[in-house]
Amino acid sequence: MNSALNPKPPVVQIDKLWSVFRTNGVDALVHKDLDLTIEQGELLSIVGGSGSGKTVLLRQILGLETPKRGTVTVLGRPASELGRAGAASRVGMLFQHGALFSAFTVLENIAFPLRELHTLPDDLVRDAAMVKLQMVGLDPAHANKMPADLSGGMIKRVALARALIMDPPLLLLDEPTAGLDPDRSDAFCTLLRTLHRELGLTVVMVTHDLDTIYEISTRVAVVAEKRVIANAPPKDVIALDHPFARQFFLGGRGLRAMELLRAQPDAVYKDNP
Ligand SMILES: Nc1ncnc2c1ncn2[C@@H]1O[C@H](COP(=O)(O)OP(=O)(O)OP(=O)(O)O)[C@@H](O)[C@H]1O
Repeated sequence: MNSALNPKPPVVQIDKLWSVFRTNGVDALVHKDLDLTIEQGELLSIVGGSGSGKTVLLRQILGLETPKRGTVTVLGRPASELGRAGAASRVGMLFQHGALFSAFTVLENIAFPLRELHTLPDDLVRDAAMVKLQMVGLDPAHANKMPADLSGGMIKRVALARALIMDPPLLLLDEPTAGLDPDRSDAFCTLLRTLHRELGLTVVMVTHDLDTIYEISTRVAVVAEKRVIANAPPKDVIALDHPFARQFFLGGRGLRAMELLRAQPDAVYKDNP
């Protein structure tokens, strides 16, 4: 590739990926020849049916799974190298069931990845964690609370602050708004959109939440038939002639979400951009 013509290489480049799990001597093929390119600054939503391999795809990007075939390149290096110390400075991850450490305070939870590196004195680690606490919209008064004293929305925000503690350029989120009521879900989306814009982050999230998709995604990748069958702006993906896309985007829930979003002046999704 000519770097003079393309000064910003993709943040994630997946080529011909095969993901296979062997259970009781039987191989289950989850991805077959899956290609996906994620450019810098995108806010990409990954959608697909249950069991289609969305979480496995995030785990491949994180280097937590080993491709059977194909390559996964993240920030110019094989994803398998991310497992090494300092990975949190390259990719932040908010797991779907990523609980906080119940015996640690909010601030200790946020500081954990940085403290583990043993490279900074305690007071600097603490200051960095306080900055992130406020960055995710939480009052400093919450710093010494225990996770059991927090609401669901606050727990997500603390987990997000922990994922961002080392200023990674790439943030992965698995179902970030699952389990939140509509108001908290909206507030979390607004926060994500602000962080994406102000920190210049590349964000990749798995979600089933159509409001979130229309409100903040710059692109939507559809996983079906063991590969990415579309990777395009929301307005193009909803027109996809595929059974999953028709059911997901044009079913009752999908049409309601679209109507609501049409009424919002600052939504990313528009019929006529
Ligand atoms: N460690 C594993 N061992 C065996 N099979 C696995 C493993 N991890 C995932 N799978 C299988 O891979 C398939 C894809 O799983 P994945 O969790 O990525 O689906 P998903 O698209 O995220 O689904 P959902 O929307 O329901 O969360 C499933 O059939 C799952 O059972």
